[in-house]
Amino acid sequence: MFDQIKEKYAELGVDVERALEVMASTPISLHCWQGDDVAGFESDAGELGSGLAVTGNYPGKARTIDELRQDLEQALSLIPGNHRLNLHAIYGDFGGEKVDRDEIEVKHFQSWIDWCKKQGIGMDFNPSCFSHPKADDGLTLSSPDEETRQFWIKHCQASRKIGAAIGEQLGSPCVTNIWIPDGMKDLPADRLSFRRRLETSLNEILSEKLDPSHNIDAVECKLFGIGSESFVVGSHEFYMGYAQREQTALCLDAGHFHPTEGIADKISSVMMYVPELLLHVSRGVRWDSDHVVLMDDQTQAIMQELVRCDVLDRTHIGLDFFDASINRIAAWAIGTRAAQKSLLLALLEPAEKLREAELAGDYTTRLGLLEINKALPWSVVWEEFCRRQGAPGELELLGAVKEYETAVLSKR
Ligand SMILES: C[C@H](O)[C@H](O)[C@@H](O)C(=O)CO
Ligand SMILES: [Mn+2]
Repeated sequence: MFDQIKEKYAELGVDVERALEVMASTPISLHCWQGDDVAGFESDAGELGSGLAVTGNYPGKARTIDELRQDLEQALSLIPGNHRLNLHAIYGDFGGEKVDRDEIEVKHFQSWIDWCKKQGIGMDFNPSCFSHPKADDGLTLSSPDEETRQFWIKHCQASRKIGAAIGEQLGSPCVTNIWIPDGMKDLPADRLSFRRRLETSLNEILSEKLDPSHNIDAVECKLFGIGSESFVVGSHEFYMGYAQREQTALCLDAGHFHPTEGIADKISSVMMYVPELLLHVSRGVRWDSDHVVLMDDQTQAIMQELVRCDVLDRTHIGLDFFDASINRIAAWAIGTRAAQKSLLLALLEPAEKLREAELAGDYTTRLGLLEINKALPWSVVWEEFCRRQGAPGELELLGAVKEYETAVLSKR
């Protein structure tokens, strides 16, 4: 069946084997925070804050580093291909010690690096500028309080050093992504001063030159959050300008814009001006709710743009969702596989024919081809990809999830 379908695609000029090669060499960075509802392992961890919220209380959440690693290993076994781990700083291996954010060092993350090495995967990193008493007023790198601002600068500087060590030890650059919650519930009187302070802080953080083959800096914008409805210091325009000027990677989170504003259309523009893109593939439902990614129009449009613009080699695909109302391993597997299926569908597009039709002004053929493509049996190619990569096919997935739930999660 697969061979027949390959021929069908070839009739449209699509090289299925090439698509499978690209799939196999496109890692997705699995966010650790889906595994424990963004709690982390700090000895004095407080409530989740800074506009981040997780709803649900599905049993079996990871409570320790070992449990989180065990769950990640299970999730990785359910996802075809070779992927990465995306770790937030609050997930350090602190051994029960109180280590404040400005004191984190490579040694606190060494066991994660070793674990990634053992899994044969790369690793990405994030300073955690939230859920901390020094972020309680909603301000970190843009704070007018100099002590607070310096504290978060030190945390981000330390995070970059950890990122560089991760990249060096694993032989694959670590994307270190800075997201800060800074903003205001109500109308600010002086937006500019907050943005100037953020710029100054970022300049200080990035002033140390690190080997780009070890560490890639990224900055992530947001339109609004809970408690920052009227003003977010790190807006899209702010970071677009900053990333372009400083030639850092730009992070686009699919949930960080107006509820009806997609990020797909931004890709062709931003890639003209920034060297690299980090994606936080997410699904906002009415707000930045971080629902599990689906193979929906938004996700498909994002992947289409990466393929059509030929920017996969300059893009780091990460995920950002956290749902505690369902099995957390299923959330990782379903969300990551949805992103992958969307990528596969994009790779199976009759790209040449679509372009030819567009150039010739034949928009009827262009529209028709897009619909024909959806009707082709792409799922047979997906099943073949899962089979070759030793991952369960679609019909096996939930069984594997349930088995692990019974054997492991239900005993926690
Ligand atoms: C944990 C957060 O989701 C993450 O750091 C950030 O990327 C974000 O999207 C905040 O809304
Ligand atoms: Mn994000």
